[in-house]
Amino acid sequence: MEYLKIIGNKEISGEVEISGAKNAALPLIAATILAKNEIKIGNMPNVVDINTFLKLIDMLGGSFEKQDGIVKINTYEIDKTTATYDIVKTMRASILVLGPLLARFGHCEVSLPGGCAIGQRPVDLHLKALEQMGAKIDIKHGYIQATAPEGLKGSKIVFDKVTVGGTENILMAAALAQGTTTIINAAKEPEIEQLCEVLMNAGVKIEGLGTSKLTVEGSNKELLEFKDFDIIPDRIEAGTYMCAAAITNRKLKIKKVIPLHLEAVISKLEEMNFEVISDENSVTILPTDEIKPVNIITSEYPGFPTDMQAQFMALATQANGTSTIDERLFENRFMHVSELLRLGADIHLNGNIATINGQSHTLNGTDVMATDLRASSALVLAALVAKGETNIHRIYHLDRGYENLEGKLTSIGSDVKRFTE
Ligand SMILES: CC(=O)N[C@H]1[C@@H](OP(=O)(O)OP(=O)(O)OC[C@H]2O[C@@H](n3ccc(=O)[nH]c3=O)[C@H](O)[C@@H]2O)O[C@H](CO)[C@@H](O)[C@@H]1O
Ligand SMILES: C=C(OP(=O)(O)O)C(=O)O
Repeated sequence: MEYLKIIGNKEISGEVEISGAKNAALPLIAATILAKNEIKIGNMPNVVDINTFLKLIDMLGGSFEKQDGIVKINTYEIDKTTATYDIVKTMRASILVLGPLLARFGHCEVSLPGGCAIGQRPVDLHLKALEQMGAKIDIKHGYIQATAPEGLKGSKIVFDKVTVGGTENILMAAALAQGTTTIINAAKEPEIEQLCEVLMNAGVKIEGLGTSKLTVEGSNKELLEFKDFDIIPDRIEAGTYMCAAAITNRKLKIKKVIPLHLEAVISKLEEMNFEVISDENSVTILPTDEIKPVNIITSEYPGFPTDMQAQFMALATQANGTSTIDERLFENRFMHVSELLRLGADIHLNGNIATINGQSHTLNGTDVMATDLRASSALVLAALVAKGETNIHRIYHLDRGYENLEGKLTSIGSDVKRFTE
């Protein structure tokens, strides 16, 4: 297994370029199942989750070619409708094939994703909405068996909770359904907006872009003619590099971003006394004479993203005072706390609220274990300011979502190397 060795306290500076967003790319690859033509997608991040999703497309009978951030996908030949356990267990986002496969073929079988390190993560809202659209769903032998022999019918879906994946699945299903689907309490993440835009460019009529009420006119099973497109920048990768600058208290320019997507993160950095300068497609974070503590509550977009919570916890260890982080989306997204404690942080957990005492707590390098994707990046950030050497094990979590992390960090002056144990 591979691990990262980081020597802390190096002075980082310069510029770093952000890759395409994993969480935008995954549903967009799933959406290609609705296409009748080959689609060229640019700015595709080179991360393990994307390769896994492409493998799933291949297993279903589709094909793809990948070169230098450009992926050409052809799903016209898909002749299988089962997403098997061995692939779904490595990547929960595989559930995103459920809506498009069912809409196109009238049946499919997708392994239940099960829980994961950050929480239980049920898919009940996806299933209930598809049932409302006329699907019959059975759970047998750990698989969701969905059928819609008469095709999916447009319907009014009111999500009990805001769900990103649920909204994406229903948007894709609705695009090929018969009639109009209205999604109330839809997620508003930029990734949803890009999925809507790509579907609209393929001729699907969608109203309510960027709002919590989306109305979709279905094509009644007619496959769509997609246009080529580029994946939007990864706002979570960008936020992570902003935290790298903040935790080391150095100036860093983060390029190829959409600053509007980073507003909640920028606002919290400003509360922590950092100056952030935004222009059209970059943000620059400047050092401060005092890192102030912060109070964070995670929420749906445009609120503060749960996917940035762990990174801000690492940053809060360097603040001059006590910060709090209230995790409202996932019941178990604090696995990084015990590893940050091993580095010398002073953090107390009470239910879903973490209290982080910053100030006098110098972190000291040691061996730590990554437990999930963003927990891993929190450990990387902490290691950048820890005294001495930190070895981060189980970095396969990190590789799911960060393209060339050690290359990018090294290019701005960090000492980060990958080894095999
Ligand atoms: C690939 C991808 O884009 N992943 C993101 C997506 O995950 P994902 O789409 O899985 O997250 P959801 O928005 O669906 O989950 C939000 C909350 O709703 C709950 N829920 C969800 C569906 C359901 O059927 N029933 C239910 O109870 C979840 O357990 C969670 O507590 O949004 C999350 C919340 O911003 C991010 O942390 C993930 O990085
Ligand atoms: C939790 C994440 O991803 P996933 O939903 O694929 O597990 C993430 O990107 O932080």
